[in-house]
Amino acid sequence: MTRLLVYLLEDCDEDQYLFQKMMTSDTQNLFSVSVFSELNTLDKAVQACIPDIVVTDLNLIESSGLDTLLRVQKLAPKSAIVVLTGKDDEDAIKAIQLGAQDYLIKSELIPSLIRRTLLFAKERFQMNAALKEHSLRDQLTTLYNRSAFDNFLHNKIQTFKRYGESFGLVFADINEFKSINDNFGHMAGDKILKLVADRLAFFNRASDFVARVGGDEFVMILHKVSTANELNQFIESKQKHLNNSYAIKGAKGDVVNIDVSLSFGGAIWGVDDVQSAQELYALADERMYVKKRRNLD
Ligand SMILES: Nc1nc2c(ncn2[C@@H]2O[C@H](COP(=O)(O)OP(=O)(O)OP(=O)(O)O)[C@@H](O)[C@H]2O)c(=O)[nH]1
Repeated sequence: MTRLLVYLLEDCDEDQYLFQKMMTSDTQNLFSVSVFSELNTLDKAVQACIPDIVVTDLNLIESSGLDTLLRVQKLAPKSAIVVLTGKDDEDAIKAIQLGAQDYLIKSELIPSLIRRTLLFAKERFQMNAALKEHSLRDQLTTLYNRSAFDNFLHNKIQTFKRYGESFGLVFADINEFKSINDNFGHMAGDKILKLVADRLAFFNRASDFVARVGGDEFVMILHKVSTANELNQFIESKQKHLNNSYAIKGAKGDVVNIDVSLSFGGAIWGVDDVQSAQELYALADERMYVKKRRNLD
């Protein structure tokens, strides 16, 4: 079993020594520990190699109490966090409420307790991360869901406010999807939704974001798009790859070919005259509907 990487953030020499002594006497040799006295050296180490667990004292010279925890969480979002505290006080409980996986009391440290606490903290962190990821996914297609999209869009708008990075939002809706369900059955409809989702995700840059936001409705957020021309080129290439005949297995094991087409509409944050996420979404949706009416007329 590979050893778990543990970073200890502690600026008191005695406490550093005590913790390391406990860890090295751990007979199972489960952990590899590196010690840091300051947040910025911890930050550099995390960027170089993400630890499984960060054990942090809350009261450092440069930061105190729960503020330390929030800063550690920000710089090590992919690591379990265990708080090292002087006493079993309110801060330790609040740390758990704020998302730390567990806490250790300095005066009660013994190797077996540390071992158990760190191993459980890692398991708990991984389970929570899996649950969180699951809650952001659409179960049928495994694309992101509406709630993940709302968060992502919110963050993109915040990034624009800080760095001025415009981005595109593209709305896509399958044409007359109801008739696919009606003619070929709901299961066939599900298969088409999955195939469309796969193609939408496959023909994207890895950095772009794709979500299913309704029955047959999808959205994509495209990084660093700033002109209508770029947006249109993207939509044209999507149309080319998606508007097609899809072969699926029918109820009797036969192959059924189903013609599928989608209508697309897009808008650009930072270029189009919109002031909120809702307005951007509504504009892309409206443009998609204009195209849909034209396609279906
Ligand atoms: N198979 C399947 N059908 C779904 C799912 N979710 C929603 N639907 C169906 O998708 C259909 C969407 O119908 P409409 O909103 O009328 O859209 P449409 O038929 O594509 O019509 P236009 O948008 O005008 O082209 C409805 O019949 C829903 O029952 C799903 O998860 N699986």
